[in-house]
This record gives sequence, structure tokens and C-alpha cells, in this order.
Amino acid sequence: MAIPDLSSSPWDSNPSTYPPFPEDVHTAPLVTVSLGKLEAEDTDEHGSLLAACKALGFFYLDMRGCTNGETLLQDADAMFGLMGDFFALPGAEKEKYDFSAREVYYGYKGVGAEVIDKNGTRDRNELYNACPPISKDDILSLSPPLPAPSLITDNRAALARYMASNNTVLTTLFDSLTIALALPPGTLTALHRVAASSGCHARFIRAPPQPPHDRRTALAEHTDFGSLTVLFNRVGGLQVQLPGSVAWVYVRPRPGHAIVNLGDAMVKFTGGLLRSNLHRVVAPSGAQADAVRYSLVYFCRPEHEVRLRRLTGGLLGEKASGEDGDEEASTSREWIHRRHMGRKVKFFKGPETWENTKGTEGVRV
Ligand SMILES: O=C(O)CCC(=O)C(=O)O
Ligand SMILES: [Fe+2]
Repeated sequence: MAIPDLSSSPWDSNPSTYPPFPEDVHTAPLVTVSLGKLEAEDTDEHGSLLAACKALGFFYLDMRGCTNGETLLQDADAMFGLMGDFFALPGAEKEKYDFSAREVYYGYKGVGAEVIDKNGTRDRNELYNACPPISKDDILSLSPPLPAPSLITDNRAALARYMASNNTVLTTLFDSLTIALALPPGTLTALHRVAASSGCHARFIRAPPQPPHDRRTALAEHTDFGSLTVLFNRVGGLQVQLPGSVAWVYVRPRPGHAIVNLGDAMVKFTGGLLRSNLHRVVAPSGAQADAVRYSLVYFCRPEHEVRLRRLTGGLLGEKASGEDGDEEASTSREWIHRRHMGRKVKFFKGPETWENTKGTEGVRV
């Protein structure tokens, strides 16, 4: 079926004009963790963080009242402006930055270019995997840049600031988790050195309103590929599947908070102690269904050459006998490549492709 033209909407990127998140939908019970308290090395807060990472793998991070959090909120606001301008570029201009034919993960993906299920049903959002020159690697001159629209290259400084603010907050999260897991100091940050080559990047997402008679999943259910994801939502639509249940429930966006979730690498590093939860994006509910949905994501991945295997020490224990050094374990780079390819319509061959691109959703302790 042809994909309907859904490009016009009474609301666009100005959050003050969005209708409120409805009160009558089932929402996920995300724990709130305070960035300020983590920075202050509050032991209880470290415990709450660890508990949230074990139980659901999704939590709210309260950014308010601490300099690093407020800075990230401001930088994210600037990115919402840039994202609106990016998606307003003509379709033909955006398509120039679709590099998927070359199996390059970064770049633009138009509406319907990915599948949302094993039957090959098409997605309902467009996105930009901020590629060099706005990946962390490019900003740090770690890999050669791919072409990007001048809108993006002209705003390199704002993008670099946004990335740096994320990295500051992520360092706090990694250090707090390292303490809570009783691992040697610096264990997690050593796998995510800012100056090393990795697949960390920003993503802009725009989902146009869907027709009332035909609302479906806009972004397929998945677990994230990397370590930690920092997400800013302004309207609903994000859903998580609660552990032990097949039901999907909404995540309510909260001003002043990021939604943070764990990706597959954290499951691998902890032998399944921490959780990378399935999530997806559907049409926002209630009056928000008529809004254009924008979301801003920063994916933090382990360094490209890091092998995704269990760490030892502290709560993770020692290597079990028979558990080898698993040299076979994928590197972070290989994991990302396998996971993203098969969801592209171009490379999708059928249900087996869907199965082959799954993450750690089966891993439970
Ligand atoms: O847009 C959202 O709220 C979630 C996006 C997401 O899960 C992703 O890009 O991996
Ligand atoms: Fe995700």
C-alpha cells in the first residue's frame, strides 16, 4: 500500500502548543533518578540507579537544579530547533544523505524505508542518524566525514556542545553504575573513552500524524544496540513492554527530565544482570495523535573494538569455569552493523532477517 502523505499538521516543533499528554492511558512506572544526587555521590541514589537498570532498564533522569543537567536541557532545546529546520528541508535534499545502499548506518532514512515487523510492514517516521560531521568521531577527527547538509555543518558548534553535555552526564551515569556494581573505579568509562572511535551519535526523529483510521507502529519494537541512550520526548508515543508481560505501555514525557535507557552492551557486560528493554514508538494517544512528533536521541555505544562480553568483579563475580575469554564475542562495531542492516527495506528478505537482527531481548537473569 502506498504510504499516505502525512506531512501537514496543526502542531509542529513548538512544545508550548502541544496538547497535553492524556491522563487516561496506562503509563510505565519509571523510577526517577536525580543527576544532582548522583554527582554528589549519594549512595541511595546509586542504589536507585542500579535497581532501575536491573528492573526495567528505563528511568527518568532529573536534570534540574544542577549545572550539567541544566546545560544539557538547554543544548537539547537548541537541537529541537535544528531538528525542525533539518526536517523542513526538501525531500530530495534529505535523500542525498541516505547512504544505506553503501551499508552505512549514518545518514537520512525516509518514511517507510525500514520495516516494523517480520512481515515487512513499513515504518512511519523519518530520521537522521547524525553522521559525520556530527558524529562524535568526526567532531574529534577520528574518521573521515560523510557529506551533510550545510544546515548541519553550519551548526557544528551547537552539535558539538550537545554531544559534550551528553558525554558529561553519561560519565556520571557510568561512574555511578560502576560504584553500585562494586567494580574497580573507571571500569565502565574505560570502555567508553570519549577520545576513542565509537558509534556514539545523535538521532533526530520526526513522525508525522497518522490517519485516524490507520494508526500503527511508527518505529519498530527493538532494544538499543549500545550502552546508554539519552532521549528527549515532547509528546507521547514511546512505549515499553513491561517485564514478564506482552502489554505495551506509554512512557510519559516529563519536562526537565531525560528518559534514559540501557542498550544491549550493558546486558552483555553484566551477564544479563542489567536490562535492555524492548520499546517502540506508536502514534501518540489522545489529542496528541494529531501532532508532529519529534524526538531527540543520543546513543552512547562502547568503543568500536570493545568486545561485548561479561566483565568480572564486584556484583558480577568471577569467570565461571568453562566460561572462556569469549574471543568470539562480537565487537561493538560488528553488533551495530548486524543489528541495523536487516531492518532496512532494501536488505529485508523475510521473517528470518527479522530474527537475525534481534538484540538481547531474550536475555534474562
Ligand atoms: O522516539 C522515541 O521516543 C524513541 C526512539 C528510539 O527508541 C530509538 O531511536 O532507538
Ligand atoms: Fe530505541
